[in-house]
Amino acid sequence: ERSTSSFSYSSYHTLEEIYTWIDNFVTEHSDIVSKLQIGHSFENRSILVLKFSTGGSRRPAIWIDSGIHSREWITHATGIWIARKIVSEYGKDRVITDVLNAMDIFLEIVSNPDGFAYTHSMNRLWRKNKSSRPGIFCIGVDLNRNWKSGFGGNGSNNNPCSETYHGPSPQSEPEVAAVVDFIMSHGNVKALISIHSYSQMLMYPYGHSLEPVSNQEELYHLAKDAVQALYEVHGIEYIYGSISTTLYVASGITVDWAYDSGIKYSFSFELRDTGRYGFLLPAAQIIPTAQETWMAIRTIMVHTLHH
Ligand SMILES: O=C(NO)N[C@H](Cc1ccccc1)C(=O)O
Ligand SMILES: [Zn+2]
Repeated sequence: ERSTSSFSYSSYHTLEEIYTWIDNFVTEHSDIVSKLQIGHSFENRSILVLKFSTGGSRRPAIWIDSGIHSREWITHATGIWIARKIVSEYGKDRVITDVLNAMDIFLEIVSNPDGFAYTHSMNRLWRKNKSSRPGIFCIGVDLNRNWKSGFGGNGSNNNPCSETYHGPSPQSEPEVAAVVDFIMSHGNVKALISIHSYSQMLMYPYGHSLEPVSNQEELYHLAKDAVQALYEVHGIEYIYGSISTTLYVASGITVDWAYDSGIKYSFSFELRDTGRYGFLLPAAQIIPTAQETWMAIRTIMVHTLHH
């Protein structure tokens, strides 16, 4: 009796339940999945990454993270569902089998564990991490503003009480530093997908400036194809484009750092919905959201494999 078979993929879970699921999932799929600890959060929780690999050493890789903003619970739930989908599709779906026979996939489901625990205990709508510093009486840094590329620019705030506080310096936050260190030491990450909610958008760099990235045409058409694949599942419509032109200017964000670090296929998702429920998306929408998001991610993966 697989203990993950008692896990409800159509429910939201606590940090402890997710970390227990991770251990059981790795045990049950040890032929293809392993658990890495890439660091510790400010409050000293483990930062965990699932590695999906069918062999080789330091193969080209795809990085996926969810939960960098702790209130966006649909993103952790989607990450968990995607983990199970990857292992169930390997050997069945030609695309995923080809991807995993040539590349590794890294999946960081809870990228902000302190904030996530806090959304369960004290404040459901908490966004930032939980770092504190002497003499500063507001808590937390926006982990989507703490990256080096464009750090401190427009669309980030140097007020510690702001929801988009960028922190004292780039990668000042352990949750960001751990990912930077991991990806830089790996040195062969070809695509990065950072999952947020909500607004139903698929975006690519830059956020910190209006200038188009060098492969803008390619990213535009890939986003178009990914959004079409998503739409065909449940008829959900996404908009797509560069962050600064589609949404607003935002500086120090994950995908800008990834792109400037050489990861030419960097995307940020904003999952369901468009505001009716927002961050409080009903659990009944977890699986439909994950199913459609998977088809978009699969499109990005296969493009990365072939380019
Ligand atoms: O917070 C969210 N969504 O949860 N997104 C907005 C916009 C965004 C999304 C993706 C990348 C950069 C910027 C943010 O201010 O961070
Ligand atoms: Zn977010």
